[in-house]
Amino acid sequence: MIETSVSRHHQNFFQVIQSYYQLTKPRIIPLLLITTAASMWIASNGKVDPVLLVATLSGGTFAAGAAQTINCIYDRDIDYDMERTRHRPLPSGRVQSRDALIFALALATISFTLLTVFANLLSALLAMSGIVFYVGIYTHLLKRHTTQNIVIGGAAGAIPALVGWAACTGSLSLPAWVLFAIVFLWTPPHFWALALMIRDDYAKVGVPMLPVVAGNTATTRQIWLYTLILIPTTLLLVYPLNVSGLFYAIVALVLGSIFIKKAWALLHDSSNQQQARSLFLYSILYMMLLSAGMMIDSLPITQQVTTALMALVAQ
Ligand code: HEM
Ligand SMILES: CC(C)=CCC/C(C)=C/CC/C(C)=C/COP(=O)(O)OP(=O)(O)O
Repeated sequence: MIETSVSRHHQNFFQVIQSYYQLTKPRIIPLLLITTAASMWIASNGKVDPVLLVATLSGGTFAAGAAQTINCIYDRDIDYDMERTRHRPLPSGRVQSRDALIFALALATISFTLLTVFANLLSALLAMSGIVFYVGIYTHLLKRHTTQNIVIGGAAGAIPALVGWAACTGSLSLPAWVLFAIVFLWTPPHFWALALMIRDDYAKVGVPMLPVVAGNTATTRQIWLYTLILIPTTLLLVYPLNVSGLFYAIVALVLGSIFIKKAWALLHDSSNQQQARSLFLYSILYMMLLSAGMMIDSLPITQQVTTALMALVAQ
């Protein structure tokens, strides 16, 4: 606490900027943007308007920053008690809650304006609903009360894919909902793999994360189930939806096989921290590469090459 009062009064300009930046939990945002971008590429058949792209990704960044900042305000009590989070700007006293709230409202306003002006109202409303869902449903209603917190709450993290689709088309068609489902089903393996490693931290503050309440075996079983549903879901874009082609199909199958292999290994050695860590890190790489696969697949050049290749094989 001594550190708290000292640090609040002795921050230079750069440190203040840095504190506000940290409130947005910036390390997670790039992956949210990659899923948004992948959605935009598929929605516009590989030909995304650059202005719309920059505006939508900026709007998404500001919305995610606002959501994370409000989450930081709400969770400042437990963040102070957990090793991993106690150096965040609020629990360490570098930023006050009131200032953080003003910052979050400013970010949300900028996001809403950017998306409404450069994209459309639907994408702006979706981004705002992402903030409301993450804060109201996940952080407030679920996080401290149920082991299913991140399953339902994970829907917030899947909203950026909808924002991207809406920004390009002004509507939400079936492929958009499949993209939503991909991120939604990916979230439990992503988070529970991590939760297996930092179980004790959550136990200490009474957050009922699945490994804390149900144990490692039950958690790895759930991870396995979600992985098994996730991989076929990624292929729905190829069949029956036909919005992605051969290149993406191969990428999704290869990446999916590795995911299944790692989840299987963890299932049979559920207390192995190394295995859990490996799956967690892979989950991030997986989502990056899968999204990159979607984008490359949607490019006109890729479509031409695969069509030519298939014609050759068919001869
Ligand atoms: C309710 C859903 C989710 C929960 C509870 C969750 C939780 C976490 C936690 C606790 C970390 C560790 C961060 C740290 O060390 O401070 C993490 C890391 C990460 N998460 Fe998630 N996550 C969720 C969904 C997502 C989604 C939807 C994405 C993006 C599509 C995402 C992307 C990432 C990335 C990129 C990292 C690594 C950040 C780093 O380099 O430290 N997460 N997640
Ligand atoms: C369109 C839009 C604005 C979407 C917002 C989506 C969003 C911010 C998703 C973030 C998901 C996430 C990383 C949760 C961290 O959980 P936690 O708060 O339990 O993590 P912690 O234990 O590190 O605090």
